[in-house]
Amino acid sequence: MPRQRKFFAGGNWKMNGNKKGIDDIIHFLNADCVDPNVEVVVAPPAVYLEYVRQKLNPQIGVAGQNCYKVASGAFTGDISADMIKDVSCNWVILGHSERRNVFGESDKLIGEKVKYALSVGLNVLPCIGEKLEEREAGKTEEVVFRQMQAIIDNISPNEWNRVVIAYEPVWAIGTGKNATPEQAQEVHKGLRNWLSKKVSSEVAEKVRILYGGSVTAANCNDLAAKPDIDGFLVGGASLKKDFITIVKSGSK
Ligand SMILES: O=C(CO)COP(=O)(O)O
Repeated sequence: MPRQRKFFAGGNWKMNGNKKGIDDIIHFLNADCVDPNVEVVVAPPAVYLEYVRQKLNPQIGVAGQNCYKVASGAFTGDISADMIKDVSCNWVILGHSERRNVFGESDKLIGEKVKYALSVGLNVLPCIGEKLEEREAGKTEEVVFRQMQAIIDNISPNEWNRVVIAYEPVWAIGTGKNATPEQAQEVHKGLRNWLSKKVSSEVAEKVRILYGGSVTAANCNDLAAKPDIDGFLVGGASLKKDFITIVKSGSK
């Protein structure tokens, strides 16, 4: 069956890499990750955004991993959506679980960041996901719907075509323990139903929902086969050639 939505493969490099390592990644991305059926976007650390943008095939997108909620000012250590745009990058990841849980970002702040990044014209990749204790307490939907509410409140109807959602259960990130295809499908379907009620059936049908959390070359095909999994946000495996297999899983 053809896919309803264009497959999306995101590589979140997190705080990894140096110029030499990045050159190696760019080499295999340009050689093997350009696929008409798959939208590929990589997110290098902020200091390398421009370097990567200049060397990467223009068909591959480049994302910031985070940005603040205003254009400029006294916010030492941060970058703005305007700066990401200024170095010709079109995407930004917002509300990643490491921003939420290591750096203490709130739903409210993430919502404000989504609003601002969209207002300057970036495409945004807001992330949501429950912790292990929340899943075990049966609170997965309660948590992801709460996180999503703070996001959807900040998206205008005409901006939804610049939004791709990433569901990343915290317990699956960097642990080697991925959600099973069935677990991920269940949450993605629940999110789509919820979006249909809270936003519109059109948005629910069109918006891509990515899965993230220990995606590898070994498990990507089974995950990609699920109808509501429209792609991946990949951490560790996006630094390796395994990413090629992951990209291609969307082209089957
Ligand atoms: O956080 C992630 C992507 O944003 C997932 O990380 P891993 O693929 O390393 O588990």
